[in-house]
Amino acid sequence: MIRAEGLELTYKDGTRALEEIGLVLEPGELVYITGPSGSGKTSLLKLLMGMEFATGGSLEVLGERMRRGNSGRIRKMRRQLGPVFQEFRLIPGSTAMENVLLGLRFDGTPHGKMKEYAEEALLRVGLSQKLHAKVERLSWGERQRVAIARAVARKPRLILADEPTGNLDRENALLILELLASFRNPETTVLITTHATHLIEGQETASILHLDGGRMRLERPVSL
Ligand SMILES: Nc1ncnc2c1ncn2[C@@H]1O[C@H](COP(=O)(O)OP(=O)(O)OP(=O)(O)O)[C@@H](O)[C@H]1O
Repeated sequence: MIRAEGLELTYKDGTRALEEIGLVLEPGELVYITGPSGSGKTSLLKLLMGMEFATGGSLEVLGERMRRGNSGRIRKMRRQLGPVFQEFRLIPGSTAMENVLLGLRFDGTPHGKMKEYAEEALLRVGLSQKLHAKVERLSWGERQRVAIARAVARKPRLILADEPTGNLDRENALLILELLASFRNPETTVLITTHATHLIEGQETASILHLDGGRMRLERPVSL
């Protein structure tokens, strides 16, 4: 599902964000990437999503080599990704339903299925009462749920969530992590970055990877 070897990312201004990252993730894993601010968590997700390209080493995501020359195939592969961005990236002035539908429009979902998929996803995240509410009328936790619904509506094989609990209190943060983890299944891997290590302590069946200064170490191995 994900294979990285000697992965490096140095930004154009010379910042070394990631160094010597080695990573193998299989279908069905639940993985947390922890680490302090600036340790490279978002940078790693950007590489996995094809929003940046590595400056060293190799990376394969869902069978595709993540390098510049492969952008056509990467674009197709991205339809199987469910990204949840740190800042949500919802469309202001639009409803929860419209936001999820928009996410489906560009990823090859058959037109006749779009509404069904969007409703199903919004129900799954507990927003059945808010389908037609404009996003700016929603609480932060609800907005996060819309962002998750948009990511999962296409039934992705890899869910990538960047700091999904950032704006939430402890109780809501735990609910959001539980919700994201619930999408893990034998075909679907869920990868979540968080600096809130105290929230994931009780997770028995997850892998925890720790980034520090762009380098990675395994905190706890997988026990599926
Ligand atoms: N576009 C960019 N250009 C140059 N440097 C960048 C860029 N994006 C991130 N960085 C730098 O790369 C390093 C890793 O940043 P990154 O955003 O990946 O960390 P993070 O662990 O996600 O942090 P946070 O928890 O604060 O979101 C930091 O030193 C950051 O300043």
